[in-house]
Amino acid sequence: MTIKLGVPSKGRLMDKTFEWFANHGITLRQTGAEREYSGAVDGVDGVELVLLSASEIPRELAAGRIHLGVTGSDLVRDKLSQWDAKVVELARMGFGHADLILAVPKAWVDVDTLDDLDAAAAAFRARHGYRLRIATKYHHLVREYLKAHGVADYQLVDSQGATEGTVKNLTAEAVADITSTGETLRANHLKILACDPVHKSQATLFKSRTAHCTDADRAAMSVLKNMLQVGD
Ligand SMILES: Nc1ncnc2c1ncn2[C@@H]1O[C@H](COP(=O)(O)OP(=O)(O)OP(=O)(O)O)[C@@H](O)[C@H]1O
Ligand SMILES: O=P(O)(O)OC[C@H]1O[C@H](OP(=O)(O)OP(=O)(O)O)[C@H](O)[C@@H]1O
Repeated sequence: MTIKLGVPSKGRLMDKTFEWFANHGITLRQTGAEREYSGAVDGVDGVELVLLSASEIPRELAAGRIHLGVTGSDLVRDKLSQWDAKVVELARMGFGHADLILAVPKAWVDVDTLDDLDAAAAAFRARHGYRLRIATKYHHLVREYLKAHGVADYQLVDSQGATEGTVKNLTAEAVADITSTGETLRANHLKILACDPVHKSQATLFKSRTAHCTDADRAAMSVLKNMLQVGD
């Protein structure tokens, strides 16, 4: 057996994850062609690299199919109910920072806070006969947040990408999405509500609580954790 380490297979998180491990003396590398999803680990024995979609890493950790995984803290919290019973946060990695926020059209001059949104949602339902639509892929986190803040008169509509475009396309009135520079929101004439973000995300190294380990795996895990200077 080997320790399986799941890492995002492309994009912004993959490159920075490789850098982060390199800074700890461990080389992660893609083997084969640029888009081939196979990899290798140098610098520590008994660890295997598995390249996966960032959004699938939480599920693979929870199922115990990988022992360690790097992904956004937002994705783990959204995709795993009672996430901390299934995975342990070993290290916040200091990149991939993004805030999950709520945003409404800039033209809604009377809506700046969650209380305003609540009032606008009630008025919207009275006027249109259906609930104000909030487009998001973060269903679980957004529902919990709005419930905790007493906003009820809304419906979530699923958007797996280009979420800020849903308002212009008239498939939603508001959005809950990740932002880092704010450029996509500005370009789509949206403004962030003045309230705490739903979640402040960053790339995080997680350990599965369920993945099976042999004695050799436990030894490899211990060496790896020492090199990464993490404990759990
Ligand atoms: N603009 C951004 N800046 C920084 N981090 C971001 C940004 N957008 C998304 N992220 C973070 O990147 C992580 C992965 O998001 P992304 O949408 O790239 O993954 P994905 O859609 O699962 O990838 P894949 O297409 O492989 O399924 C999330 O944790 C998210 O918080
Ligand atoms: O604040 P900004 O720097 O403008 O970044 C925010 C955008 O980045 C992400 O989208 P991504 O690029 O992953 O594309 P997607 O919409 O297809 O998910 C996110 O969903 C926002 O749309």
